[in-house]
Amino acid sequence: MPPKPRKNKRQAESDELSALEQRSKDPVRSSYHTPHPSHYTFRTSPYLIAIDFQDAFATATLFSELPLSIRTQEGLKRANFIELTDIQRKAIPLALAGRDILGAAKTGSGKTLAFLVPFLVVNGRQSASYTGKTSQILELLYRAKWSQFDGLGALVISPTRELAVQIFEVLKKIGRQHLLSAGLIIGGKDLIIEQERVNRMNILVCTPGRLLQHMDQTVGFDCGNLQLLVLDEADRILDMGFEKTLNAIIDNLSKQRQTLLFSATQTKSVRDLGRLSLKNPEYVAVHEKSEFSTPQKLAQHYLVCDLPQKLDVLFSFIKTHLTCKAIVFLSACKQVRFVFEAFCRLHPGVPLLHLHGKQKQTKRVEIFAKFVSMKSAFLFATDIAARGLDFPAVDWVLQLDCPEDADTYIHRVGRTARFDAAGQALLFLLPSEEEKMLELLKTKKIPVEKIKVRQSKQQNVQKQLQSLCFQDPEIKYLGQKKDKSVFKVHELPTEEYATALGLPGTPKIKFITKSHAKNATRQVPKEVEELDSSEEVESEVEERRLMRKKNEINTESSTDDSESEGKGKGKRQLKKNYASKPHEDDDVEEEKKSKVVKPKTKVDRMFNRKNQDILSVHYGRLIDREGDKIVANEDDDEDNFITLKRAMLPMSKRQLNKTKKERIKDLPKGERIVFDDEGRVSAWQFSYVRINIPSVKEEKPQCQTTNQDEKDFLKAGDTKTQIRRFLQESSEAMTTADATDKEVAKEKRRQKKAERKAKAREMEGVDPSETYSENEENAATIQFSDGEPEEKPISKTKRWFQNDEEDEAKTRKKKRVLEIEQPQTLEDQEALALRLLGSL
Ligand SMILES: Nc1ncnc2c1ncn2[C@@H]1O[C@H](COP(=O)(O)OP(=O)(O)OP(=O)(O)O)[C@@H](O)[C@H]1O
Repeated sequence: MPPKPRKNKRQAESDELSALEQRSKDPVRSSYHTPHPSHYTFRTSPYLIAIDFQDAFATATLFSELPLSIRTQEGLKRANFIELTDIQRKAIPLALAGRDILGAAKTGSGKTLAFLVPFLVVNGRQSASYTGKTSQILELLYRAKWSQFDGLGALVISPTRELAVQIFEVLKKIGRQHLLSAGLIIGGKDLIIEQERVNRMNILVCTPGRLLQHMDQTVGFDCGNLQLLVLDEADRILDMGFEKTLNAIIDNLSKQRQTLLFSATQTKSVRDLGRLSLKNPEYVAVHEKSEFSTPQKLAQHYLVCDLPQKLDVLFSFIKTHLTCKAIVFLSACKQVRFVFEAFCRLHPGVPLLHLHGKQKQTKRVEIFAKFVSMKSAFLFATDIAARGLDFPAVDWVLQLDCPEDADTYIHRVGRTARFDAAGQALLFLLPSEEEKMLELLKTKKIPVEKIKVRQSKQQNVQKQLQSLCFQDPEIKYLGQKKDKSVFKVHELPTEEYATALGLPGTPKIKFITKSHAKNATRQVPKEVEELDSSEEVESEVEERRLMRKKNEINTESSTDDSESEGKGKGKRQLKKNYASKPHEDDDVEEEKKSKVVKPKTKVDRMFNRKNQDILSVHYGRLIDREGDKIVANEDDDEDNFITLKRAMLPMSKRQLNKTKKERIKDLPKGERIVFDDEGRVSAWQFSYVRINIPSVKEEKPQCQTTNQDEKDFLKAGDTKTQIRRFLQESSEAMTTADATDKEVAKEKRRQKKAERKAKAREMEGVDPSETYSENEENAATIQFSDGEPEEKPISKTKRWFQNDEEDEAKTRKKKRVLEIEQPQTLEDQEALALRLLGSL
């Protein structure tokens, strides 16, 4: 009998699953660690069983000690994941037990595997019947042999595309032994290709926007059967920015699912958890008892420097760390582009890269991969690179712009010192930011040390930047779109900073809008100038996120847990401090005064376009004329720049109902004023002075004169007589002038002819002076008639009905030519003479 490999394989799988089931029923006896007496009893309460599971594997150090299928074990081994990290040890057993989890662990501590491994077990038809409820689900999956026809079993949602790509790569690595289909759906990719395949996927890794798009647009895409939902960087996804999208997604998911939330800065807000319908979630936080909330091997520093010196310090840092791999965080896309473009031209001697949300997806992926593979490079980035991204071997994280809060700080610095590596972080603070930022960091248990910049080592690049801005308008433009700095924006030395960047004037800063000021704390002057860093979510969404941040500061949420309260405390403190600054109130007053209108005319719109900032001052001067006034526009809360609008005179209701074209039609036509050669008015007319687009009543006839007034003018007779007289005089003058002109032209022609003839005679050897007069006279008579050149008949093209004979006859008649033979004799000559006489 030949061996039956398939049957044997199936048998082996079945044996393995029974063994795992056995281990799950009696985790202690079948696991490799010392049992606790309580583990021997199988309890019916899912909660207690879950706790047992966590305890049962509390001392496990290797993945192989967990009840995982061989396929998953192999995948992990191949990817070189052998030992468990703290969060993995705690979270995986709980997840296997079917519990909803809130996982919080330091950056780089291995949270990705903590949610991917149980994920695979569930989807790998692991038959471990850990709990009543879970066993049913798992059993169901197992018995139903979960396949592409069962649809989507598990979903991972990530806030950024780059993070989704990274998670998907890890999933591919450890899940390659499984027969499940997994897909990545993120914005910026071909939707149609995704639509063709998405229905066949068992596991999806996605960004919220794209997932919702498929839920809305892809025929047959159904998530009703979903067993497991994972939110990576959950606090960011639960943030206001994603609220609407996430709510819509949740509505499409099965309520019976298991939900896992992971982040380095976890939310435990009851409101958020209620939204996700979490059931008795287990809070797994591995850094709770630790002294600090950032990795131990991360050395954190900050320096205080004035705004104009920031780029000098950064450039000096780069020049002294040429062999390092570093990420430099800035707060907006345009700042990233400005610093990148400018520093590239300064050739610091190390590769420079930049990553921000305004780049195309392909470009972003390319840069991401490039930076991963590089040994030394500086990456300038917005906060899209702040969360979750696992760039290997980053030595330094620099924050050129202060982060918007302590959580963002934690995520940014978390790009270095990952897993068990060491790393360094440096935060640039302005003198005005130091006190408050340090307070926030302290609240979050983040240890930072102050360092000082050695002035002797500092390079000055201000002059080079100035000349770059001078040479390259693009760089100047990028620099001018600056500035989104945090805290005390009014105290920023913007003039000096502009000079340092080589800009002709201070960059414009948009402040929080009036409505924002009302809703949020108007004391914290975080301007929302650019929402560029909100790459994959629309700017509108990002704005709402910022609004929420501000609201958080203002409103004390009774539902928030201790961590959120900590955040709230810090910000409330901030609010207090800012409240005590009188200048903030002045600004709100100023804002009220400077309410502006939307641009009206084409020119206005042109000058208000983004790139026209440079000209706006000049334009302001241009249109700052009498009759113009600043008009308040209640609707335009968004734009607080002052724009001037041409004043409109009052109009009747009927006038107002008419279109602009119709109103112009109604206006009387003006008449032409004719000036003579000396610039005097030779003919006068009445015309109407148009005052913008006024009502007809306002138009008054005025006499247009230049060198005489109306009375003097009327002395010479009434208007009509004067016109007639003028026309007659003009006509006579014209006739005389015409005759003179003709005479002159005739004379000129005569002279030319004479010259030509004289030249011809000279050539023939005759003295031109002797014969000129008589010959010239003859020639003139022959050549011209009435002094005008003889007109040559225009030869017409032959028409279809004319034949050649007719033509010839006509020509002969016209030419009056006598065709004769050459006379030979005297008689012939006499006959010819007679014929000629007869023809005359
Ligand atoms: N068990 C493990 N053994 C070896 N390396 C691991 C293990 N778990 C994770 N790592 C590695 O540690 C690094 C950080 O892991 P991961 O990206 O999951 O961290 P994280 O906690 O999600 O970080 P962040 O909060 O920044 O998102 C990765 O390079 C990963 O390959």
